[in-house]
Amino acid sequence: MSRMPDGPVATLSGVTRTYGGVPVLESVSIGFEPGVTAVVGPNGSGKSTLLRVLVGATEPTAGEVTLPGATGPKPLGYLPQRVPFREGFTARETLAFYARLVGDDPDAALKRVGLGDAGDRRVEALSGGMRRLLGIAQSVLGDPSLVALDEPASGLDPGMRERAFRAAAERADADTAVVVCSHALDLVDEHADRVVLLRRGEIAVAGPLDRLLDEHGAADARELYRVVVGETSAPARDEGDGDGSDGSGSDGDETEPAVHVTGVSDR
Ligand SMILES: Nc1ncnc2c1ncn2[C@@H]1O[C@H](COP(=O)(O)OP(=O)(O)OP(=O)(O)O)[C@@H](O)[C@H]1O
Repeated sequence: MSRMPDGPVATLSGVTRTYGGVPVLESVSIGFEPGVTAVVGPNGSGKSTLLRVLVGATEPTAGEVTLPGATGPKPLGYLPQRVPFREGFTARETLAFYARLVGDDPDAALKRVGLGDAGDRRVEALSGGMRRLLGIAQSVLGDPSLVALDEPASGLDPGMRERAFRAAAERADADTAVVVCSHALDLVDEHADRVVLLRRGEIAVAGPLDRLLDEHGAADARELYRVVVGETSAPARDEGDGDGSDGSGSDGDETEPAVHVTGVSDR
């Protein structure tokens, strides 16, 4: 857990996103402060869309994204649900390409996520879990102020999922907001400072995890989810399809996000 923040690194103000006229996100206003924020909610509640809008990979239909606290040559880092690495290159070569753009060290980046010994392996020969870790390493190159990770622990074994989440959470400091969408509520308990719970494209509850647990008389994130979403069962421990793959759901729109800065928010 990181120390409490001074102000948001990024904000969404009245963000709506529709597909075919159907709102997937509706009037979402939220500030993402330094520390770890977990975005949770049922399948299809709009978590990935929120992250994509946040990093500029998807344009909002209405509303505004601002990055009042983003600084440096690479303000945003993003791990999409499916990481599109170019085949034929090793893990080190892959990271070196991106690291050179932002003056970072690929070997240090590999070590950060526990892939220090896998640098010479080709990306296509990595397991789904290792790919995901490599994706996390890539997303945090250049020390971005806002790191958005879409299900970093999806489909990973217990050791890997903990490592993936920890590698992500460790990036959070007084100036860095890490936003993680995840079904892994045990890891949310362990690593998140704040939680945003989405329900049908709207924020059902949001705030510091401890406060939300208190307010809803919940013992943990799982119970909070159950109370708020009203489902008889919260998501399983593992957040993915459990087949060791790096997830699915590509819509072919997962390129390097555009930075979309519109000024300092007053939120
Ligand atoms: N590119 C798109 N075109 C059309 N519909 C889309 C697109 N992207 C998302 N949607 C729809 O928006 C809704 C929310 O999707 P999103 O992926 O944001 O949800 P999610 O909460 O991340 O779900 P999950 O937990 O299953 O990953 C879904 O109904 C989805 O079908």
